[in-house]
Amino acid sequence: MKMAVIGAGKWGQALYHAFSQKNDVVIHSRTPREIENFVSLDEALSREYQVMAIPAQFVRSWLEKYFEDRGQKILVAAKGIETATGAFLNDIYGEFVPQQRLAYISGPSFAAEVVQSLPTALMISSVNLELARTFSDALPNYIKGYISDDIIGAEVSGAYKNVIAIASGVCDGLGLGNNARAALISRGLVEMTRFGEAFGAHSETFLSLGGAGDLFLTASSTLSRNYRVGLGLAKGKKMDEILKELGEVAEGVGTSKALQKIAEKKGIYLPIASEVYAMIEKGKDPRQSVRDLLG
Ligand SMILES: NC(=O)C1=CN([C@@H]2O[C@H](COP(=O)(O)OP(=O)(O)OC[C@H]3O[C@@H](n4cnc5c(N)ncnc54)[C@H](OP(=O)(O)O)[C@@H]3O)[C@@H](O)[C@H]2O)C=CC1
Ligand SMILES: O=C(CO)COP(=O)(O)O
Repeated sequence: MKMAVIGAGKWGQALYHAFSQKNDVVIHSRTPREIENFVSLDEALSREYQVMAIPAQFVRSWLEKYFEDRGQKILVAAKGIETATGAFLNDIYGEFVPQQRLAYISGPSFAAEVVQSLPTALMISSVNLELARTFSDALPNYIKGYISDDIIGAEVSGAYKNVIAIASGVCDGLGLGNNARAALISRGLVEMTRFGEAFGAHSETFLSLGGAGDLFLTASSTLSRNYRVGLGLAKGKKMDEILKELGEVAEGVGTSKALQKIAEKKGIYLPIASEVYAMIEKGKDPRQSVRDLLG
């Protein structure tokens, strides 16, 4: 297949590496990079299949400024909920392209391991299962693809797990132990399922690769940027210092703000997400958050 990856951050470059195993792939990003097959925006948009690895909080502005609908089929690779509006990525991309031409990739996948061609399993979700299968078949032999039609469940789980990962980093940063982390992750899974069901997601999706799989991975490893945000919060660091040190996107920060807005508006009980929001936005003492969660 003729493909283009747009967004040459860690994940875009990892997906470029992966899809290049079996396909003719080019890559584009706002900032030019010394990457083989780095092309102009026009060349990238001319490709029939696009992989969009632009971070969630920048998707709308990028589409409004640069996107031209030339009938492309699009695989959305970001994980997050838009802070300003509470919109999911399928809402935003759906304003520009019919859902029949949109698919969403999710699941346990650190870019650092995908670029090493280490074994990985991912979910590709779409209302158009034939399109999901097309993208799955384009994956390299070291990535096993699973298909789903639950785009809401896939999106919610991919976004929400980043917020639970922040909480898990706080837990480990405070040295609360393995029992505490296991309890937090388990209750986090319940919480994200509750949230997803409020939007019509299928509960079983949260036990899939994109749900429990990605949650377990991200909430248990310093490879996760979101987990490292939690470590920083536990050490009493301020958010601007944490993000400067990180130097990369941590989608859970913006998503936690979006979740707080949605929870207040729809009256959904999100105890862990609301404590993450309080630590990030209000500088709440992580130890007090733990006490409140145990209360
Ligand atoms: N890293 C990982 O392991 C994984 C990440 N993801 C998801 O992929 C998405 C991208 O993350 P990742 O690549 O890791 O992030 P990075 O921080 O590595 O890169 C983000 C990239 O976004 C681009 N960018 C920044 N600001 C803007 C903007 N205003 N408009 C358009 N592009 C912008 C930058 O490229 P430029 O300056 O060229 O525009 C930058 O390189 C996130 O949603 C993340 O959750 C999913 C699975 C794994
Ligand atoms: O989504 C990811 C792994 O599946 C990457 O997680 P982080 O964004 O926390 O690094």
